[in-house]
Amino acid sequence: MGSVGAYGYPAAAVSNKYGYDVPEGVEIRGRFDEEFAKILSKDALQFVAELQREFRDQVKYAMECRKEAKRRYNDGAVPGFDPATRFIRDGDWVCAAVPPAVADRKVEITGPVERKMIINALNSGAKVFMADFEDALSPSWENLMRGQVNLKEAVDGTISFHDKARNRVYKLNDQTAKLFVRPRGWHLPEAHILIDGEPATGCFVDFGLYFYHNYATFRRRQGQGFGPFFYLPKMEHSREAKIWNGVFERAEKKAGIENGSIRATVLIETLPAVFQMDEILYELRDHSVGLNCGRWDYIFSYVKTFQAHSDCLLPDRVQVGMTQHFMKSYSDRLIWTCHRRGVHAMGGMAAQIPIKDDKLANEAAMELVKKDKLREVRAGHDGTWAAHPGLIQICMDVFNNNMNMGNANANAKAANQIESMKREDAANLTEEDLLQRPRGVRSMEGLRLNTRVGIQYLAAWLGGAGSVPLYNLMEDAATAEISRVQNWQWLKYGVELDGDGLGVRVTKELFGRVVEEELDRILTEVGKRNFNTGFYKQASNIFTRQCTSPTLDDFLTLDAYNHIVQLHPIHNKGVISRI
Ligand SMILES: CC(=O)SCCNC(=O)CCNC(=O)[C@H](O)C(C)(C)COP(=O)(O)OP(=O)(O)OC[C@H]1O[C@@H](n2cnc3c(N)ncnc32)[C@H](O)[C@@H]1OP(=O)(O)O
Ligand SMILES: O=CC(=O)O
Ligand SMILES: [Mg+2]
Repeated sequence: MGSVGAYGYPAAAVSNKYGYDVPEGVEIRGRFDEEFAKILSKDALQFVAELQREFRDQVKYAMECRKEAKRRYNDGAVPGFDPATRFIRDGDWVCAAVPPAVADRKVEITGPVERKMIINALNSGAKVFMADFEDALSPSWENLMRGQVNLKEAVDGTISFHDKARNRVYKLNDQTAKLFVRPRGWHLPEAHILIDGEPATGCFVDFGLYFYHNYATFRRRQGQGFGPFFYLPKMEHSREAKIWNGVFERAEKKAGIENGSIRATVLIETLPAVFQMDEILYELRDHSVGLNCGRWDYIFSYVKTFQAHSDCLLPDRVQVGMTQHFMKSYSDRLIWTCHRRGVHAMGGMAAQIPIKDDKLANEAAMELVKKDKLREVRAGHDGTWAAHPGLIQICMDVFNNNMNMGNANANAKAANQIESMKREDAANLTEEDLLQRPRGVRSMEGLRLNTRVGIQYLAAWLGGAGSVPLYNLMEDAATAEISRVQNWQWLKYGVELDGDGLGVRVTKELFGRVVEEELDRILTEVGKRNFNTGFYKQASNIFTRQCTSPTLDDFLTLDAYNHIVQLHPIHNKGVISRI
């Protein structure tokens, strides 16, 4: 990472040669690049600054409310339905009609905003591509800005990539997936852009720059008059959805396009949010295209929410699947809620990816994907996520062949199941159903796998890769969070590893040994050269500190972000450096 300057620390002694042309009150502290400067135009930055100024107090308040809720949960409270918003849950309202361009979302591919992957994803045959600034992206200045450049070319239809080593040129097909963009969550700052002396809110940068440069072309080329389309991550309460709704209205006004043009799918991926699904849709009712089961962050959030509840300890990560009662209840209630309100109920990500060098293992992995997707389509989901182009056809076949089956009145060729799979039975799911502790056992191998995966993921993230294949599974920020918080929880409560008959308790000493042994194993697996040039030691230090910390860090990536920030002296035109 060279001249890493931690966020808030003195900047590296490298200057921006030309400088960004910035509006009043905006400072850019990221490296200057002529391509980035086209994205960081004065007008686009002005728009981001307007969003920041108009909504920053609401964001700060929402983050304070998260802290307050955490205090209550840590004092023994549990999340539940809010009596004050019963009228919304009981009310007979629906969201705005689904835009025709995205009526059919049977399979959505996801991936970071990396050039080759964007082209591959758009060409993959999936109905939608969710381009990710979030779980799948390490939010370095380079990744974020290159991501914006890539997305602009993708929307313009001009994006290409030349793989010189393979002498292969990548271009877009005539028919491509519809683009959704997922900005970062509310909690992540953008340290390279200061607005009125404060780091910008990361998602205002992601949303603002993308919207500003692409809304007109997107609506013409992709959205059939609607759009752009977004995925919104990691919200905990409808007040956070209300802020997004305000942001969308502000953007529509600025662009002079009709209210309701922008559409977004909210990921229900925190435990508190499952009790707010109606309220979230209600706040976004003019801008909604549904909800999605963000299963991995949801599991992470279960541990985080119950961090002070010694009776809510998780079994091994591999045992917390969608058939656990609390996960099934969450997915069923999400389907009922979305279909009642006239929008898509999207499924989630199976973590399996194709296994290239082992036919039998690959077949077994693909069977697991099929089974997961079959469960989703039968439950009533309107579409699902795939992590890899090699999974699109498998998922598509399952959805095409099973959607609306067993419903004599439904059209088997329909684009979705919004009208045909109402799932009224899920209306009766209770708070107890949604909170029920997952069943299973804990094992030494579970502790080891968490550690091995957590360290390797973090090493990749520090090196710039936000999603990686590890042990034949897709790992990203959400799955790595589970490894981290599960280790933290087991250490805090000194749990007994009851799954392997050894009766060992998890202590700091045991964990210290496991870290050392797993680092040795990683060294053997990746080789000395990769180990020495990678960020494994740094990752191990961060991961170990977080797992053994007396209080649980809210996010793995908040601390780790300090290590990827690279500040440069400010040479913005018209702005005097304050560093
Ligand atoms: C919990 C959540 O939030 S889920 C959503 C966030 N997570 C993600 O989006 C993860 C998306 N998936 C990925 O990033 C990747 O599939 C990985 C990192 C897991 C594996 O990637 P690789 O190691 O490159 O896989 P592999 O070598 O099999 O790739 C084969 C080809 O498919 C492409 N590919 C793999 N995954 C994707 C993808 N998601 N989108 C587009 N192209 C992809 C590769 O670029 C490669 O292309 P090429 O043959 O033209 O060179
Ligand atoms: O973002 C998706 C998840 O599962 O987390
Ligand atoms: Mg997530």
